[in-house]
Amino acid sequence: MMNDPQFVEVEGVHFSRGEKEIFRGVDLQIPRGKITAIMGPSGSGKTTLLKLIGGQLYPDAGRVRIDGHDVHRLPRRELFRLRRRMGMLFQSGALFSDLSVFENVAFPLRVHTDLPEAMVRDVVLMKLEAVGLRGARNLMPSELSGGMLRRVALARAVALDPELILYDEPFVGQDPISMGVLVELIKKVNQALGLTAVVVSHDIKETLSIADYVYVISDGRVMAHGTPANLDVDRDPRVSQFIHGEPDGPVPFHYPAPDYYSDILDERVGR
Ligand SMILES: Nc1ncnc2c1ncn2[C@@H]1O[C@H](COP(=O)(O)OP(=O)(O)OP(=O)(O)O)[C@@H](O)[C@H]1O
Repeated sequence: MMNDPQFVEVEGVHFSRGEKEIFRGVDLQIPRGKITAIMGPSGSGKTTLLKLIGGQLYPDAGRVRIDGHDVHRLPRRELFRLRRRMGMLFQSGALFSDLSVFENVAFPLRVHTDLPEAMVRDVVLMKLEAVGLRGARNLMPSELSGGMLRRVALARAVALDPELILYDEPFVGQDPISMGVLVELIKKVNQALGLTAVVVSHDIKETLSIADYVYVISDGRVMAHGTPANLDVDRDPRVSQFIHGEPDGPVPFHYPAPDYYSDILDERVGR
């Protein structure tokens, strides 16, 4: 297992929410030590896929293996143990507003380890140094910019030295400068820690600049995959529409909706 070049394997995953079929057979492989991007139109299920990988959601069919373990067949204890090997940086993963920067990063160490205080301090300072915020350790989250908050969250996500890190929209809402800082940081942290990373993002240019490999999902399946260079020259119009950010093309912009005209009429008659 240790020698398997794939750290995460998703095989034939099907997943629905009520009537809505989100995945109808997704297969993908996340190689060890690399940055893999998962891209796709809004609502295509990228966040859902991360939750399936993290074991927060269960597939209707198919399986997800992490380092050889079938995530959804693990007993609870084993799943928790596996989760400790994963860091997650979710869009909603805000810092604790009543804890200082230092205590936010220390939090997972205090919950999951029995490290003595001196060691907690060393680890926290090391992680904060890695994101360039050692000097900000006594500040409260309300005193930080959006980009700094994201960097503290990154330090916290790697506090327990995960082997796998899942990033959900790490660049969202950032100005171009802090976006650039985050891009560099994700790359640097990945190289320094030898992490396996999965990045879900809408920010095509930034994501392609750090990804070793890219999967584009659409319509419940993998629509294309390859290195950023391969995808850049892909002639499939759906792929090129997506990669080059063209608003009009084969992939619809609208979420499926009833006909606009009848929708408006319905509203008038009070439905
Ligand atoms: N808790 C939920 N209950 C019901 N449906 C949900 C829930 N979360 C997401 N969905 C639906 O599942 C589909 C996939 O959502 P998901 O958030 O995974 O997409 P996404 O590709 O990450 O989208 P975006 O890029 O817009 O964030 C969407 O149609 C969404 O409406």
